[in-house]
Amino acid sequence: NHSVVSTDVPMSKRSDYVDLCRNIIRDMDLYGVCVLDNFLGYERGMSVLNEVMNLYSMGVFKDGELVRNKASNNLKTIRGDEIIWVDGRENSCKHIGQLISDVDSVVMGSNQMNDNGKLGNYTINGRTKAMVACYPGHGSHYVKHVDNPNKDGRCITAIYYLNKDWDIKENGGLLRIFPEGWSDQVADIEPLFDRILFFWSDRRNPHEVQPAFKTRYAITLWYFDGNEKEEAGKKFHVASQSNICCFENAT
Ligand SMILES: O=C(O)CCC(=O)Nc1cc2ccccc2cn1
Ligand SMILES: [Mn+2]
Repeated sequence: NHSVVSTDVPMSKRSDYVDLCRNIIRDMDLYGVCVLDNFLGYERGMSVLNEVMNLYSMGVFKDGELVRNKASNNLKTIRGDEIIWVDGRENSCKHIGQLISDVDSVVMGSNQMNDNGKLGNYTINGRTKAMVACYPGHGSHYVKHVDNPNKDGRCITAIYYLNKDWDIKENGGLLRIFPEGWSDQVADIEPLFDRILFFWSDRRNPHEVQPAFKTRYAITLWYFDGNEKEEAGKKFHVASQSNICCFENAT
C-alpha cells in the first residue's frame, strides 16, 4: 500500500513534509527511535534499489572490517556486511543522491522545526557520506553494538531499507534495538522496502542485525552535532575524514 507520492516534488515542498518532520520530532523525543514507511514512494524507491544493485553487481563493495574475537582468539567476522561509501554526486548514483538530499531535508527540517529549535537539543551541522551496505544472505549478521559509544560527534543514525517482499521469518535480517531505559522492551524493525529509520547513535540505542538469509540492502547516513563533533576533534583525530561532509551554510 504505497502512498502515491508525486516523484518530482522536492521533499521540502511535499504536502506531508511538515507532518513527517513533526512525526520524527515526536518519536525521537519519546522513544529515541522513529520509523517512516513509503518514504520516497514506489518509483523513486525502485530507482534507488536499481542503482544499489548495479553497484553491487560491479563488485565495488568491500567487506565490513574483521575483528579478532578475544574469547576463542581467532579472526571472527562480527560484521557480515559489505559496504561502499557514496556521496551521491557520482554519475551512477543520481537517485541515491536524491535520497540523501531528501533525508537531509527532513533531518534539518526537524532540527529547526522543534519548538525550542532543536531536535534532541542537538545542532546538526554535517553528516557522513552514505554507507551503502549489503548483507549477502548466508547468515551474515552484525553483533550487538553502539554506533557512537564515545562521543565522536555522531548524534542521529538514519537507515533507508530497500528490501522488497521481505519475509522476516524466512529471510531473517531483523534489526533489533535495545533502547536504554526500556528494560525488557526491544524495538524490532524489519528492513522493508522504502522504509526509513532514525535513532540516536549513542549508548541509548545498542542494536544488532540478526542473521540474514536473503540479500539485504540498506543505506546509512550519520548526522553530526556540531558541538560534540568539535569537542571530539580536539580529543582524538576522527578516524577517516574522507567520508565526512559538512553542510555549507550550517546554522
Ligand atoms: O542494517 C541495519 O539494520 C543496521 C546495521 C548496522 O548497525 N550497521 C553499522 C555499520 C557500521 C559500520 C562502521 C562503523 C559502525 C557501524 C555501525 N553500524
Ligand atoms: Mn549500527
